[in-house]
Amino acid sequence: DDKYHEKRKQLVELELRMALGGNSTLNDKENIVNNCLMQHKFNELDYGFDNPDHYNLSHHFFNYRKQIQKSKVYKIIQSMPKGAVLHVHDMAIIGPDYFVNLTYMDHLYVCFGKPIKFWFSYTVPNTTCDGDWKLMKDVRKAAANVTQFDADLRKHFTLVCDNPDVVYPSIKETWDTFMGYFTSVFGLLSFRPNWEQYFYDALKLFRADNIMYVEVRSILPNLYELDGTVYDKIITAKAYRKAINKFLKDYPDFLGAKLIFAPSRKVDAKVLDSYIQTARHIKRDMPDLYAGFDLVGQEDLGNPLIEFVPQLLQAKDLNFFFHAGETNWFGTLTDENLVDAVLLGAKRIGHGYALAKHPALMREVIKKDIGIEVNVLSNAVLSLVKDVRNHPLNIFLSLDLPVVLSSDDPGAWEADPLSDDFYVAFVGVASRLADLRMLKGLALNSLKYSALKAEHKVRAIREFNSRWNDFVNHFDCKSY
Ligand SMILES: O=c1[nH]cnc2c1ncn2[C@@H]1O[C@H](CO)[C@@H](O)[C@H]1O
Ligand SMILES: [Zn+2]
Repeated sequence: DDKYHEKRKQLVELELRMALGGNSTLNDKENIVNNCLMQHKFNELDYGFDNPDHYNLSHHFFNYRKQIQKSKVYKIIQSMPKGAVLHVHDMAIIGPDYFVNLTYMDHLYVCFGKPIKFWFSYTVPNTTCDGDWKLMKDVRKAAANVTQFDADLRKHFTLVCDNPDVVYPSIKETWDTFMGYFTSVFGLLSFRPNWEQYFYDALKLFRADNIMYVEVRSILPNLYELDGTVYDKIITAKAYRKAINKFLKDYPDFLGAKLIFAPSRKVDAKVLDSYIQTARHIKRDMPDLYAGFDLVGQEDLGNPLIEFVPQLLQAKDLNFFFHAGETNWFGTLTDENLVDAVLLGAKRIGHGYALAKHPALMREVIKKDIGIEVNVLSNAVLSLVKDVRNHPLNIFLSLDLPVVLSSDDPGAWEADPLSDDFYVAFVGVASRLADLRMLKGLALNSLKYSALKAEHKVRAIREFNSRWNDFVNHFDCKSY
């Protein structure tokens, strides 16, 4: 009997040690933070366990999004240094109010098609739209109630709604709406002055969320001017470099940002070839900006990597960060994108949601030390998983896979740059017993698996540790 309990205890402890962060130890100050954190975490979870009908995290994110703000665990996570964001998309970082503001700019035209479109121009745009282009200023002036008009406009810049389970019955509806979102913001953002300002403002948001470094994925749209001038993608990359340099001048405590060129996977071999040329060009001319190459878009509907393998094998110098395994279709070519991502030498994998079904690939991921960029809220909003307790991240964490938490498109679902994802992963996905060591481990992973050059990485980790110590030393449980 005693022996049974001893064995049982050993197994429980063994698994906790095997998990991400489970082998690390906390100093005295960190233990004080941890006691506070875990007390609040237990309160929240045990309330949910006793009242499963009121457990927020089992419902749709849109239904509890605002209530997260009240959580003490959330507040601690928000004020904690979290390292880097390594998986986020160019046009979906800042929330909808930002776009409503942009619609007040001069020379903006609007077309109320499905989806709604915008374009800046001195004269009526010749951009295609199923409807008429009208001057935004005139349309707003004609509106009976401008507040209502702007509230209606705002709905085009977010996926958030009051009844998500009705509006989004399947992945088809979520992705259709999601693609509509990108079409709607495209004209607002690819206007050259706005592109630079948007990323500058996005960096501000990251910094405010206690993030010190960012790797952004971009399709690199061709930017345009009021007179109709259209630039090539190199100019878009340069706009990023300009925005980053300006930001670093204004906020020297920020570590920087890099670019992953991530165009659509729904293209033919010839177009892919032009993308590869562009990537080579950027890598050669802007080596400090360039981090790598990816292919994006709804994975089930795009081309599987296997179709491009001959071309991609010739382009391994580009550094791959492929989206792969963002699917529920086990055993399909989409699912097998994970195989190709591994074989093509990807430095990290975007999502890797389907990875838990592939034991040999998990072994490869460990052996090759490939970072898995997990985006829990994205997977929930984009219809892969309903109840986050079923997200495979819990398996990845238990196995201590090289996980990096990220937020994918936080602006499109009105989430924080990272804190909401961290909170949901920590409380909703990870073990009840996972503690501050896991949070610290996740933050450290985000730097370890970044594309920073070796010496910059060392510096980044040193800087993180110093900020972490500041956070721990100034921590006061009563202030949360
Ligand atoms: O979760 C994702 N998986 C795949 N592609 C995505 C995801 N989020 C955004 N994009 C893609 O990124 C482009 C903008 O940079 C969007 O057009 C969208 O297709
Ligand atoms: Zn993504």
